[in-house]
Amino acid sequence: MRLVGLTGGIATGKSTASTHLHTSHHLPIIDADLLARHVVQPSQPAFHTILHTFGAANVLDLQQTPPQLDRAKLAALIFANPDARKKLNAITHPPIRIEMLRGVLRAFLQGSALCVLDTPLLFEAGLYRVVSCVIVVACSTQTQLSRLMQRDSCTRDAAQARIDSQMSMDEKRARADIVIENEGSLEDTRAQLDAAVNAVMPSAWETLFWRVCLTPLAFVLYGGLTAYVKLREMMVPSTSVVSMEKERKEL
Ligand SMILES: CC(C)(COP(=O)(O)OP(=O)(O)OC[C@H]1O[C@@H](n2cnc3c(N)ncnc32)[C@H](O)[C@@H]1O)[C@@H](O)C(=O)NCCC(=O)NCCS
Ligand SMILES: Nc1ncnc2c1ncn2[C@@H]1O[C@H](COP(=O)(O)OP(=O)(O)OP(=O)(O)O)[C@@H](O)[C@H]1O
Repeated sequence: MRLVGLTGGIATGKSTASTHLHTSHHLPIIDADLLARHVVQPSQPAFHTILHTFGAANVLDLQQTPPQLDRAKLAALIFANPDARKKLNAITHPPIRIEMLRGVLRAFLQGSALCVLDTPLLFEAGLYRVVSCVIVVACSTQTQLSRLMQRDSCTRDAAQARIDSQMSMDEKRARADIVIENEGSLEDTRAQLDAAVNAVMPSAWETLFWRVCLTPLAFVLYGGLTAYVKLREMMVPSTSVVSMEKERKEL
């Protein structure tokens, strides 16, 4: 199986591209943004580390029972403050990587020839090293800014802060193996994606060779990682949720 990294800037069209790759080419997509949401659920260790690091009052949505992370509060905090962003990345990226690896192994064991790692921070987090090809979905800065403001109904300053927190599009373009220009119509973007899939799809022989060589190892690794994740979840003390509730009432 070949692992392809799909990246770009915020709101340049990664999800639009990965939806096409999934629906038209039936490729498994490992979506880092979705995994990032999963690892901060109250049942997960990272949730409690975030509360301890930033303070419950600064990051909780107190309207929900039990309280969940307030993503807007956390976003305001980390996109205005590089140190806070580094801290949040240090908490969330290790469990996200474990979930990504589990996803890749699952795709491999299911016999996929190509698996897509859809991740906005592929370069920033060093994940470009583990993929065999990097596809960058790009558009002009002006288009990126207006798509982001429109999609998230946010101000120009908030949108610009998110864009500035990432590697520049020029650098991402320069480091890409394939650039998808997502400036025009969706049909045009889809045609570029179809050509990219043709270019990176491995032969049936290559897929068979790696399946034969690596299936036992992949089984063991997948089982071990799954057991590790479940154990970590079991070690999240239930008292932690109770004390969070108490904290909520005191706030
Ligand atoms: C800060 C959070 C709570 C904001 O949540 P929100 O629902 O508003 O945004 P969402 O998660 O949908 O992300 C939207 C986009 O923001 C950008 N983004 C998110 N986190 C980061 C970050 N740490 N650094 C730079 N850009 C980021 C990405 O382009 C992403 O596609 C959330 O993004 C988060 O937990 N980020 C830390 C985990 C992370 O690095 N995620 C990125 C994928 S690995
Ligand atoms: N070719 C296009 N023409 C018009 N609108 C587009 C096009 N491509 C994407 N969009 C729109 O731009 C917005 C951002 O696209 P999308 O959500 O796919 O970006 P993203 O890179 O996945 O964003 P994020 O970094 O936040 O995950 C969406 O509202 C989407 O519908």
